Amino acid sequence: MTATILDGKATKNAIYEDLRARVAALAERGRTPGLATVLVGDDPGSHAYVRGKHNDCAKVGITSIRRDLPADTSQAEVEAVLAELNADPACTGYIVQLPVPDHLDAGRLLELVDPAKDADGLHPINLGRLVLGEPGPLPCTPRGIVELLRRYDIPLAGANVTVVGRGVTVGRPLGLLLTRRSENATVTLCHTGTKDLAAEIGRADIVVAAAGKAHLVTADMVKPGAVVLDVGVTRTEDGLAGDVHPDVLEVAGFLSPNPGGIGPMTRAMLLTNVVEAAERAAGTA
Ligand SMILES: Nc1nc(=O)c2c([nH]1)NC[C@@H]1CN(c3ccc(C(=O)N[C@@H](CCC(=O)O)C(=O)O)cc3)C=[N+]21
Repeated sequence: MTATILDGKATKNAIYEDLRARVAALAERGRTPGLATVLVGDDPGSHAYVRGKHNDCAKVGITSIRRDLPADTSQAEVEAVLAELNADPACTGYIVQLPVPDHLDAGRLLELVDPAKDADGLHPINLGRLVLGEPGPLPCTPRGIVELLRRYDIPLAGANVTVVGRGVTVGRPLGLLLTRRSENATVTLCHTGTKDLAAEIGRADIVVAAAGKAHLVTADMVKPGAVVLDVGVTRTEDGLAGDVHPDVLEVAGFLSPNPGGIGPMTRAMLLTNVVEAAERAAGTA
């Protein structure tokens, strides 16, 4: 048996068809959305991701604004750029690309983003809204995971979902999203302190691997027919490696690969957050 591939790239393109029309409607009213990225330093991976986001903006008609800053930019200088973006009406949403260099206080930067322009859904106020079940922008990767499953008609209600990784951008908010009444999944959140990872993965209907550890999830751990989402990625000597071992393809019922899975969905949800915020601001949502 070979798993059915959950194609994040094709799904992203389908989402962009819909967004293109919504952006055109906003543009007609003089409300073209604008996404800005703040990128500090010269990490090649981060540059590639940011490039992808701007290419996507061009595809759907969103104005893109780039603020690329040298690696030695001071905390005060980055904060000044955020203040500018908060005040700029052409920028309706923006992100601070993570990770930032060590001398910067990432938490402080995320707090300075205007919550109404928080395209990543990572401002403490918006994370608080998620905890409280109030409307607001949702973190892009968790939202992309839920959206990909929905579009493939994979049911979440009552499903046992094992999430591996408790990071602030994926694991933790994903647990919150999946346990809302509207999703109604039962979530086990695993991390480095988990006693028996293989057992937690083995009883899951859906496994989300987001630990950033190459080939952490192996075929022997996965229940035959389970849905497996490979979210983590690591640079190794042999190139990029996902958190899921390639052999899992033979055991799983559905597999979201890396690349080609949740990465493109993350970008699609970033643009969706920007369009939704612009619609809210224009009073059309
Ligand atoms: N503030 C912030 N927000 C983020 O959303 C954010 C971040 N920082 N820092 C880094 C991670 C990583 N991330 C990815 C997005 C898309 C792909 C993606 O589209 N990957 C393609 C392959 C690469 C490509 O085609 O360029 C794929 O998986 O098929 C990957 C990784 C967002 N992140």
